[in-house]
Amino acid sequence: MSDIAIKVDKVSKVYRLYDRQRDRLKDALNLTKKQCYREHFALDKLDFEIKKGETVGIIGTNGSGKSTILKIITGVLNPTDGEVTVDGRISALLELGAGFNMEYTGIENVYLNGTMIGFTKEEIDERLQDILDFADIGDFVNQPVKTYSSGMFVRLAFAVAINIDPEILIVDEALSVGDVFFQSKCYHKFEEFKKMGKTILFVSHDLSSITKYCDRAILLNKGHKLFEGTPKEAVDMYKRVLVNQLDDDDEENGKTLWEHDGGETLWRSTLPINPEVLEYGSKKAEIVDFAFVDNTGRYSNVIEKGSEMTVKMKVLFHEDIAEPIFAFSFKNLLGIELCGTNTMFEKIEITPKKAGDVQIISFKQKMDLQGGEYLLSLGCTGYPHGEFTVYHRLYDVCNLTVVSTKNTVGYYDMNSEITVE
Ligand SMILES: Nc1ncnc2c1ncn2[C@@H]1O[C@H](COP(=O)(O)OP(=O)(O)OP(=O)(O)O)[C@@H](O)[C@H]1O
Repeated sequence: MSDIAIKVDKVSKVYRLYDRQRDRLKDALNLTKKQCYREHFALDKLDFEIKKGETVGIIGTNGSGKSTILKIITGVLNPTDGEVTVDGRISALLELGAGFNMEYTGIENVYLNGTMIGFTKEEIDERLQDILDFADIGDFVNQPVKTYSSGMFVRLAFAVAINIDPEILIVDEALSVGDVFFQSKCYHKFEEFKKMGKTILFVSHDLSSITKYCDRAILLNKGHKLFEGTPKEAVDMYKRVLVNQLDDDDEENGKTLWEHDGGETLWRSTLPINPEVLEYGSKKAEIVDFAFVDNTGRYSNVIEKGSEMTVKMKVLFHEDIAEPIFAFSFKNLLGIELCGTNTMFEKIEITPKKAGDVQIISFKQKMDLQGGEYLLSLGCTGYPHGEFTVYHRLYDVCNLTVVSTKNTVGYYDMNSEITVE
């Protein structure tokens, strides 16, 4: 028996894109000899192999083809070209709702899913308690699943997927819907699975989980495999893809927020700008540019935990300001302000500014926040005539991803030195 669980051999998936609905109809009915569509390669001659017992992550930007390849592997979609060979019983957690009947109760859906995979009623009976215990959604199991919240849904779907003895587990992003406790329970299950020598293939935008749980990672970009190797290298490469992509998309990406682009390449073009940024202040001084710089000097909003990083901002003064204060802070996604500082707290002397001056401020520090997503806020303020004044503030202007390969408790890592005597 071979040691390959999944073999993807030159797989392409081509969609036909029609400008007009009637072209689609004509094409479907074979009424036209002219090509009335454009071909869109969701996947283009994709090749990879997953060995039995490996945990492999697939990463890539939106639309890079991650879901498409998982659907082809699980048989939900057919490839246009190429071949997929699977050796082992697959259990898949794809889009929420796939494989569930909304009118059935939770328990009925457990039986529906189990039989679809080939289990007898008795075999499902044996596993039912484990499934219900893992899902832990109480009496809701007797309600139709259409009444479930997305969190409950993913609990039940995951409980079914892992308790039916799969040899290969395929998970597409679904876990991000569950609460953190359930996520951690699922990741524990992943570890158990790994120990049992089962194969796991999962797609996630959570780069920390990829580095923590995967033996290998595959980076997709526009339907191609851009990289395959250690998770750390793949995440590193992904950071570069994000930067380049955002350069391409710059026109749509935030340029309209400020007027002072001046035709030069902006640092912030390396960042995904929050379209709902809260911006206010008199703008007598204006934050015209900003970025994160990682420990290699690269502009990136993906930073490794424990590494040195810099928050950099450029301020243009429209009026004379005697004592400006520059500030930054990070919030978590719940809106809790976690840390930050300003040039006044740090007792940094700033010389008086004249209209037309430009000041660049860099805050350099070690990134010890836990792995996860954070939001950056920036500010330029002051106390002219003793009164607190906001010149320019940008709240939650962009996100920062902290990638971590080590778990600790809470918001940040104290980097405890441990002695055992
Ligand atoms: N039914 C469809 N018709 C036309 N194009 C499609 C269809 N389904 C997917 N695509 C295209 O195929 C490409 C790959 O899509 P896919 O959903 O696999 O990306 P993804 O990497 O999973 O993205 P995301 O991270 O947003 O889920 C995209 O360009 C998408 O627009």
